[in-house]
Amino acid sequence: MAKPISIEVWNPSGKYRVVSTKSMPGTRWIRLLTDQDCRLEICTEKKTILSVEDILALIGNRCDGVIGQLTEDWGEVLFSALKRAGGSAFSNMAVGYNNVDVNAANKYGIAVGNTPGVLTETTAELAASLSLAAARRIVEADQFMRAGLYDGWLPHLFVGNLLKGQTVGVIGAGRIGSAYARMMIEGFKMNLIYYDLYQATRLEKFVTAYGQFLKENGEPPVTWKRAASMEDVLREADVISLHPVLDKTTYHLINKESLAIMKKEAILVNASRGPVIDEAALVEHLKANPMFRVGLDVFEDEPFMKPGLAEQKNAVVVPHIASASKWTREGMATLAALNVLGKIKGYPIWSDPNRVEPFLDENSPAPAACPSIVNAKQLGLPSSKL
Ligand SMILES: NC(=O)c1ccc[n+]([C@@H]2O[C@H](COP(=O)([O-])OP(=O)(O)OC[C@H]3O[C@@H](n4cnc5c(N)ncnc54)[C@H](O)[C@@H]3O)[C@@H](O)[C@H]2O)c1
Ligand SMILES: O=C(O)[C@H](O)CO
Repeated sequence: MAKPISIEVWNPSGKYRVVSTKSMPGTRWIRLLTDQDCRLEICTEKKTILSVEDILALIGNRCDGVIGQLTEDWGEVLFSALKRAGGSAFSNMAVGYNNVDVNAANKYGIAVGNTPGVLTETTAELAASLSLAAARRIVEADQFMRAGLYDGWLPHLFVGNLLKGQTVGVIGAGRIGSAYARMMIEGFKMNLIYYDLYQATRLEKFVTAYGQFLKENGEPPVTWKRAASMEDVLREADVISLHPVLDKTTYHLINKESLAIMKKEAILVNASRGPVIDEAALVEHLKANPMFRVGLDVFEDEPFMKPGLAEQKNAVVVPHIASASKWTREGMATLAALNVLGKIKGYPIWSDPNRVEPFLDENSPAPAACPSIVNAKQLGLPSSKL
């Protein structure tokens, strides 16, 4: 028998039972569920990562839908249990859903939601912060200062890299990769080289127009190039930021061989998923190339770092906080709750998952639609006319 698990209950007499495996920021998501006849149970267990057994206990014998987290393993066991409990909806509170076996969800007719649109700029801003922190050695310099080692200005003290006029490389120029590219181009007048399976037409148009603007104002124009291969980006760029989805094609995309073709003084940033980089190979590369610097938000074996990484001064490391702005996290909670609620209520699927403002507007009721269901087509769910 599953062990008991601690929960907090909202609207105990609600008709639909919805479980959230974590407390989430804000209260609007709670109101949206309880106002629409949901009994909401929020797991209050102290441990950060819940096991499959913990979540089985939360699902219990009757459950209409679950809001879950990217740290959880949503596969055959959980989707079959949710189906047996009468459920039809699951939503990750995240845009990435590499922790979800969508085929298993399809098998049991469970809708899988995610939360694009609300975290694009926030995540890109953190990638830009890591780029700057690595380029200008902010963390090393901060530690030096706090250790009381500063005894006066010196010409060689913490010399780093100038970004202006250098080349920024983006691998995976989707929503976040494109937003990051724009920040680096507009903010620091960098040239762009990118690699993606698809053409980033809007990004290309933006760089062309901005380059034209600079030229008309007597400044050197910025330029863009779509690379034929990822290797071209690695060879040419001074700062490279990784923004692809994690799947079989991107696992260990950056490995010993690809690191070896990057410039010795390049900066590598990862705010996508840890396994996109072979982290053990990266540690060796950082040791051998002290001028090569990285900014990492994600790690191969989260919450752990590979041995040796923490000791490298040329690495800036933060704990998977790229989407952690108040507005974004509250928005993610709202979108995840509305995905589950919408499916339970039989609402259609919002036609453009990137147009999320109508769901986030506090002053008007949320549209009667599921904001983003990744397997809508496979389940034959209808599209909203709104
Ligand atoms: N660190 C964080 O907190 C955080 C926050 C948000 C998103 N993410 C991660 O970022 C990822 C990207 O999010 P997004 O909203 O920009 O998604 P997106 O789907 O808009 O963009 C992903 C891009 O990767 C490209 N791609 C896929 N396979 C590729 C390959 N083999 N080589 C090159 N490009 C490839 C796609 O064509 C697409 O353009 C998410 O899947 C998630 O894993 C992390
Ligand atoms: O995929 C995501 O959304 C992130 O990793 C958390 O914001």
